[in-house]
Amino acid sequence: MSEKLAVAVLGAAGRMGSEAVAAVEAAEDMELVAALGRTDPLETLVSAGARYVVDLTVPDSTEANVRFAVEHGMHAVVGTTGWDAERLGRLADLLETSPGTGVLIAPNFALGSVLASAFAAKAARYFESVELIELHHPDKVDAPSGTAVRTAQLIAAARAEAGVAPSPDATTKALPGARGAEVDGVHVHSVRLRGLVAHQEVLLGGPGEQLTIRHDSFDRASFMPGVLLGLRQVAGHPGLTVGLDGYLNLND
Ligand SMILES: NC(=O)C1=CN([C@@H]2O[C@H](COP(=O)(O)OP(=O)(O)OC[C@H]3O[C@@H](n4cnc5c(N)ncnc54)[C@H](OP(=O)(O)O)[C@@H]3O)[C@@H](O)[C@H]2O)C=CC1
Ligand SMILES: O=C(O)C1=N[C@H](C(=O)O)C[C@H](O)C1
Repeated sequence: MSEKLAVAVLGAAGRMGSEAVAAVEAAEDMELVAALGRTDPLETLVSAGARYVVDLTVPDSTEANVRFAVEHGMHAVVGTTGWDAERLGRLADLLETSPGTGVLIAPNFALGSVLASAFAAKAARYFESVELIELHHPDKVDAPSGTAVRTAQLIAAARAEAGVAPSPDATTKALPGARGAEVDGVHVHSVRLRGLVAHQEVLLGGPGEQLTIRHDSFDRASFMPGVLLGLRQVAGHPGLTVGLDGYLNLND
């Protein structure tokens, strides 16, 4: 077998990080060389010989973590949320100074979720109305979810390309928040409920009909095949890739 991928996990004690540690340890083609928490110095990545970094931390720390990885020539697979256009722009600029280094920013690693977002974007051009509901565990710090933001962006881009009018909405009187957040003109509603993991529904409405595209992650095991796929492919995709769909051939 060729040399194993030397992988470090950031956020290793977290809900996702601890799963990723176990998944990397179980992968025959990978070696876990470091598992870092919030108080561990990033320099440990260098002394441990990490070549690949998985970031599953918090929106406040992910940009600095990825910057450190890229500046040290390490490929990064990032599941942490909070990567808005400004942050992505800065990262793309940084990657130009490090040709050959790859970064994957994946709002969702679950293959079913990636497919559901792609299906929703495909369907969105054919329906008058579209709204999103994302449902998560109550320990999640951000709303809307990164997946919902990404799905709404894909839907909005598909509708703009097809020249579809904005979803009709006659609301003139509403309590604050009643219509959810708006992402690129798409309404997104966030539910936080004990017992949930990660779930999303895209509701598409036309005269006399509704199409619902729903995905459920019942367990964080659902994210691990995508994390491993990202690690195996990131070096072959230098520069910045947003969305695991960038590594899949969804048009086949
Ligand atoms: N892309 C995907 O498929 C998925 C993405 N996510 C995203 O991943 C992120 C993590 O989620 P989750 O595991 O549920 O969150 P957790 O809060 O369980 O885990 C985050 C971990 O990161 C640690 N941490 C905080 N700052 C740093 C730092 N600077 N360096 C290293 N570790 C740090 C925290 O430590 P401490 O507790 O000590 O502060 C904690 O252990 C979120 O942004 C979430 O939205 C989640 C699921 C799937
Ligand atoms: O915090 C979570 O749990 C999740 N975060 C990601 C997101 O914000 O989309 C991915 C998944 O939804 C789980």
